[in-house]
Amino acid sequence: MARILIVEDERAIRKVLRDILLNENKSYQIDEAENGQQAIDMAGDNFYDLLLCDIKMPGKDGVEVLRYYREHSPDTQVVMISGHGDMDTAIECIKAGAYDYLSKPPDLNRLLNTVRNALDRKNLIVENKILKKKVNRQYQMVGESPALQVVREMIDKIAPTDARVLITGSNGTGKELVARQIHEKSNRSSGPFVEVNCAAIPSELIESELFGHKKGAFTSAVKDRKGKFELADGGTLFLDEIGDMSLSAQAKVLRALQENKITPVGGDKDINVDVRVIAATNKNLQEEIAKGNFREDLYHRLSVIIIRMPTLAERKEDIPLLIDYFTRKISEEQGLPPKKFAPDAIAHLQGLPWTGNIRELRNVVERLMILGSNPVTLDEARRYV
Ligand SMILES: Nc1ncnc2c1ncn2[C@@H]1O[C@H](COP(=O)(O)OP(=O)(O)OP(=O)(O)O)[C@@H](O)[C@H]1O
Repeated sequence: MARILIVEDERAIRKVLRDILLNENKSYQIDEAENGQQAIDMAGDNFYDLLLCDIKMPGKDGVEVLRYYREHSPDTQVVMISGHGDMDTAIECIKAGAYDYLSKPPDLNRLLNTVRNALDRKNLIVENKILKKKVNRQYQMVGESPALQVVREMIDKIAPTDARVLITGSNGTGKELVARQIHEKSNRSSGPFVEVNCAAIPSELIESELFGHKKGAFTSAVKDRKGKFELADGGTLFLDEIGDMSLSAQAKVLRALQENKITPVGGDKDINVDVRVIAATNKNLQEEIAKGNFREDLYHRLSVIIIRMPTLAERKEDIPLLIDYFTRKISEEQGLPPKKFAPDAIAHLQGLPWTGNIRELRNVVERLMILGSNPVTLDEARRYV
């Protein structure tokens, strides 16, 4: 059910527009305003899906109404209605954020098409927002401990910059989560976030994976393929497990970082890329450098900013919050009944070593939600962990 506001000082035109729209779709909820001030008074926070707004009106005109709605009800689509002589203003209105304009008297087909398209657009915007919220919720970082607070503050400071970041820490401490948050909070957030797990790709394939290849570069290269650097253009490239990358691939990555250019395998032309690189590792790279497994020059290129992820054992005070978060999330995702944990069961879990960190805690919560009673008891927490 779409909500439409017709803003027009001539009663006859309001009636024509209303009749046409209702004839098209009886479920449209249509309100009318006879001047600009009234339209502004009627604006709720994205209450209307669409405004059909006359440009010339006594008192506050359509341009002022448009400005007000852009600022206070930004999802509402505004279609201007222009009479003779205000064509230039109509075009200005498009630049100022109006969806489209219609000339008076409006052509029936054009009016209906414009209304349909504007309403589709409004729906898309809303769907997009919901999706974004869902994604953000998926990558929520839970915890109030001082150790996590330090990480949060770092993220807020570095996200808006293009500085390269190296995230270190044991498995399951949330390194990928941090990389995603940096991307989401950066001005590259509308660009892609591309992840490469350097440990999972065989060393002979990593160059083609990162830089792409040209058809015929090797036996299985049957067509040109873009690499991850190119796919991440305008966004963020997350090189996970960078400590497991072969030395020859490291040399190529170094060049890409130095020159912001890559060459596909089997190609002879460089491609410019605009990519922010975030790397993560659970290895001690200083030790890897000493052993000759990691290039020191690459380390310095990657580690402009270093974020060290605390282990879960270093932030045990977050465990109750994490348990609560995971129970709600798992019950939502898997349709399991929501469960509480008895205080002594939580205290017991807080005392465990958690070598697998947050990933391990999540698994344990899931296991106890399936196997335990409600609330999960101390005995069950002992038995199943
Ligand atoms: N602070 C947190 N709040 C909520 N969930 C978290 C938090 N930290 C990590 N997680 C969750 O724990 C799991 C492991 O996190 P993530 O994959 O980011 O860790 P990682 O350090 O990159 O692990 P690995 O080194 O094994 O790749 C994920 O499901 C992630 O969503």
